[in-house]
Parts: sequence; C-alpha cells; structure tokens
Amino acid sequence: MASNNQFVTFNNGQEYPILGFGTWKSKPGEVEEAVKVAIDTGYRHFDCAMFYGNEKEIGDAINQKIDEGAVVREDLFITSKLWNIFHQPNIVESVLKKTLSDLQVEYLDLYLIHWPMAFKEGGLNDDFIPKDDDGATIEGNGSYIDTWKAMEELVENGLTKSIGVSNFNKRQIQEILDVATVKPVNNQVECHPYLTQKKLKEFCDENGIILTAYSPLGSPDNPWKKPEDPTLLEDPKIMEIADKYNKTSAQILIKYQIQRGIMVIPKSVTKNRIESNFEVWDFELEQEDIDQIDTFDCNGRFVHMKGNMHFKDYPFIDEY
Ligand SMILES: NC(=O)C1=CN([C@@H]2O[C@H](COP(=O)(O)OP(=O)(O)OC[C@H]3O[C@@H](n4cnc5c(N)ncnc54)[C@H](OP(=O)(O)O)[C@@H]3O)[C@@H](O)[C@H]2O)C=CC1
Ligand SMILES: CC(=O)C(C)=O
Repeated sequence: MASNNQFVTFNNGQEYPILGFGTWKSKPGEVEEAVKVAIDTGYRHFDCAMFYGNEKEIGDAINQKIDEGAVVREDLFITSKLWNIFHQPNIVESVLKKTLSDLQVEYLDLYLIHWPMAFKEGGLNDDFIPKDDDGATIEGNGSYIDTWKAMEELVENGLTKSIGVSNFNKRQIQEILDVATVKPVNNQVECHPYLTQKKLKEFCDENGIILTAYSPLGSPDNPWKKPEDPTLLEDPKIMEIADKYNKTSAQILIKYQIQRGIMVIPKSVTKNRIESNFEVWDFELEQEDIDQIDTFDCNGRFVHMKGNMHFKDYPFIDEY
C-alpha cells in the first residue's frame, strides 16, 4: 500500500509524502495504536509537535514497527514543531533534542517554528501556555528571525533534514526569506474549503515553499469549536460531490488538497477512518469540482488563537 504514496519535492531536493497523519488531540493511550495502524495502512509521514504531549507514545509506536521489520527509519518522514515558549535561540537545539529523545529517532525530517508569536520564555518543565493572574497568556520577547537563525544550525548539525514554519503570514515569511541562508521548505497552515489559502499558496509557490493543510477535515474535535460552527464533513455541497465519486466527504477533502499540490495531514484515532482516509489514490476530482470547492471559501478559521490577537506577531491580522 505504501507504494501508492505520492511525493512532493522541497526546495532543497528532499521528497516528502503528500499525505501525512495528524496527531493533535490523539491521547496517550490511543495514539500508539493509531500510529501503528497508520504505518500498517501505508502512511509514512507523521505530523507531531511537543505541544501535543504525545511524542513519547508516537515514538514507542514507530520503534515497535521498526523492531518488527515493518519499516526502517529511512522510510518514515517525521515532522515536529518548536513551541512558542522556546523561541530564544540558545534553547532551540536542546528542545529539539528532547523531541528526538521522545520520538526515539536520531534526526527529524522536518522541524517547524510552530507559531510566529512568542509566549513568555520557559524551559522544558514550564507551562506551555504561561498565564498571568487574570488567566491571559503572557507574551514573550522572542523574535522569529533570531529563532530562524538557530533553526538553520539544526540543519547544519544534521539534527533535521529540513526546516520550515507554521501559521506564518506572507509578510512574516518574506522577513525570513530576507535573512535566510537555509530557506524554509514548508509553511503549515489551516486549509480546507472554508479557508482555501489561495493567495498564500500563490506567494509560497512563487518562493518555492510547499504548503501543508492542517485541520483539512474542519477539525470537528477542536476544543474551541462552538455548537453554531459549521461541520465541514457534513456540508451538503461536499456530500454531493462525495456521492458523485462514490467516496466519503473526508476522502474528497483530502484529495482536494492533494490535487492542489498541498501536503495534507488528517488526524484520526479510529481504525476504519485511518484506513479510508488513505484510500484516495484510485480517483481524480474533475477540475470543475475543484473550482466549485474553491468557491466555498469564507475565511472560515477553526484554529484562530484569538486570545493572542494583541501580540505583536499574531499572524491572522494581515489579509494573508
Ligand atoms: N501547526 C498547527 O498549528 C496545527 C497543526 N495541526 C495538525 O493537523 C492535524 C489535523 O488537524 P486536526 O485539527 O486534528 O483536524 P482534522 O481536520 O484532521 O479532523 C480530525 C477530526 O476528524 C475526525 N475524522 C477523521 N477522519 C474522519 C472520517 N473519515 N470521517 C469522519 N470523521 C473523521 C477525527 O475523529 P477520530 O480521531 O475520533 O477518528 C477527528 O475528530 C492535527 O492533528 C495536527 O497534526 C492541527 C492544528 C494546528
Ligand atoms: C493544534 C496546534 O498545533 C496548535 C493549537 O498550535
């Protein structure tokens, strides 16, 4: 099944599977089994983050599969992300080394700055969301430009093959490009039919940066979801297209991104969903259906971190 994988090529020549496996909200206790099922299904690209609190269990799953001979390390493409309290350059390498130790691997394939905005600086044992007495997140002094310079050293030291960013807007990416000696290969952002990221994609295409679509199914288990929020997977217009191809809504949402050349990382801890989300290689959406899905854009964001809107590097004030 793994042979069905389709790859993108980064600006540094590294190839990466276009379809990956999300792990946010996958609890310790369930994520280990989910990752093992995913590897058996054929997924080779795993999207992780220290913030998700489950890298140790993901590492256990990966290593069990390596030990039993199902895969070798070189078959896998593992992404992780540097959290917002770790922007100070002198701590970046030790934070990555903690992720490597939890994932039980010698190197990452892709390491991202998780958000452009910095929270109050902390260490590995500190709260990931530092709060003041009123319960508001405390902003930090970090600058993503300085952080980027420390990220470049990780590539030079062989700790990660590629580096990139996540949740960065056009202006913030341009600032990185202006100083980079190692170019970002990837910007991971929320992306689905309600937020197609057309303009950001055009800018990234022009600069050789591949987008990854997070929350591609509309993140129905998102902790900030309100009852009145639309459920993308049940959108009648998506369901109609799914019926036309005899596919599920999830498969249409995943294939939509693949045909746009966008990496896509749906999350599931449910065996039959993990499997069916990977069964997207035997059909092609017609261009008229892709064009129609493009028209569903309504700047609909599920992961907005609105509580941090006043931070100097909050990314979602700019148009894109
Ligand atoms: N860089 C960043 O800041 C961010 C990165 N991410 C990354 O992107 C990944 C995906 O995004 P996420 O927000 O988790 O949301 P998704 O859009 O992937 O949706 C996940 C939800 O959809 C359900 N689901 C999965 N497959 C199906 C299916 N075939 N039919 C019906 N329901 C289904 C899952 O349920 P169940 O698990 O119960 O099966 C879960 O509730 C994350 O896990 C994370 O790795 C996400 C947000 C922010
Ligand atoms: C889910 C995630 O990656 C966030 C909120 O940063």
